[in-house]
Amino acid sequence: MTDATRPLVRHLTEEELLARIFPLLPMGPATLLGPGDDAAVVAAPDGRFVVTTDVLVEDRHFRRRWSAGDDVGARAATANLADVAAMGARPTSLVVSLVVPGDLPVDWVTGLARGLADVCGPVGAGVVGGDLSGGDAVVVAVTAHGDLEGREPVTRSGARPGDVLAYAGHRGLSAAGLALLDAGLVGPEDATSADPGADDVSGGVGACVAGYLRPEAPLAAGPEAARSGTTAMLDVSDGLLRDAGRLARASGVGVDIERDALAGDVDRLLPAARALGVGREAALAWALTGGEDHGLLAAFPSDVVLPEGFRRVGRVLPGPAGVTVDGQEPAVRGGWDHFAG
Ligand SMILES: Nc1ncnc2c1ncn2[C@@H]1O[C@H](COP(=O)(O)OP(=O)(O)OP(=O)(O)O)[C@@H](O)[C@H]1O
Ligand SMILES: Cc1ncc(C[n+]2csc(CCOP(=O)(O)O)c2C)c(N)n1
Ligand SMILES: [Mg+2]
Ligand SMILES: [Mg+2]
Ligand SMILES: [Mg+2]
Repeated sequence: MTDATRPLVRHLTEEELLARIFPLLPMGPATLLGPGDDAAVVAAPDGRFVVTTDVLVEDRHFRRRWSAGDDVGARAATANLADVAAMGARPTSLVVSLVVPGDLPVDWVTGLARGLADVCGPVGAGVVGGDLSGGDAVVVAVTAHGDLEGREPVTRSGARPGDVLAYAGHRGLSAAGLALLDAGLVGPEDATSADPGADDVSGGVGACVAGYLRPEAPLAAGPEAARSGTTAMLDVSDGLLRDAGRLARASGVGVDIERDALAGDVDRLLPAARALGVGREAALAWALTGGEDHGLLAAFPSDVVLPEGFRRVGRVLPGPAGVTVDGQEPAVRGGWDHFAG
């Protein structure tokens, strides 16, 4: 094969690239659940634990002119702890590898450590080590571990036709906040922790900016869902439709999202839409395809009372695997893919 005909990463989707990597990876005897879910499950002499990793890259996941060190630390922790929660596990410990350019202010790095502590401290997870290197851009790579507390891991593959599909967390706040920052309509100083439901336009916009800079993941809802008998779960990092598609494929089921179930989310995004001069359809697109809110999407048998934090957003149907909105092919496409989109 000549260089001109060698396929490039940008010619593949993330899933296609992973499908080429997975068969080459060794699985040791301690591998109870290998790659493909939100976290792996590894046997330990006295039990088992979950482990997952996610990286944040400057100008791909954050911009330094928007995100302070503490915002990036908090986000890096949240992105990883949401994957632990999505397995139904309680986070126990993280290690954090940092690539930083030499001209980065030291207080940006200490801020990052504070941001990690802001998220990990309250849930009792320790940051127990890491690594440092230099490089041209800031890269924050986190590995997180979690305790299943004796429960079975919740995978993406157990959803059954007839299950109710439920979601815990915000929808579209991060995407709306990114759009506002990108358009230069707001700056990071406009972030507020105000209730995103506030009618006040600035309050609504500020909540979106905060939702982008520091998404709040419903970490306790993961173990709670596991205790309630969820059949499948994942955290939504790349968009509701895209990640629902992953649950659908892993479980071999169809998933139907009910548009009305997202009406409250869309209302919350209207101030941002108005500021950007776009309408309700654009707000609905953020709710359906926006990434990085790190909420939890889970399937529950229909007789289960949804645990605190979860609300119904749809239902699980017999295969073929795929996602519909109110029974129709979604009008909006997308969700995040690092390569082919
Ligand atoms: N380079 C890699 N080598 C081995 N496994 C990988 C690699 N990259 C991803 N995986 C595995 O592929 C699966 C999907 O990864 P992905 O990063 O999409 O999941 P996620 O972390 O839940 O989502 P996101 O990164 O969007 O937050 C996971 O099980 C992950 O461990
Ligand atoms: C500056 C800037 N531009 C774009 C985005 C949007 N974005 C980047 S990665 C991603 C999906 C989750 O990432 P991963 O799959 O790596 O966990 C999304 C929605 C951003 N956050 N910052
Ligand atoms: Mg995940
Ligand atoms: Mg990942
Ligand atoms: Mg992703």
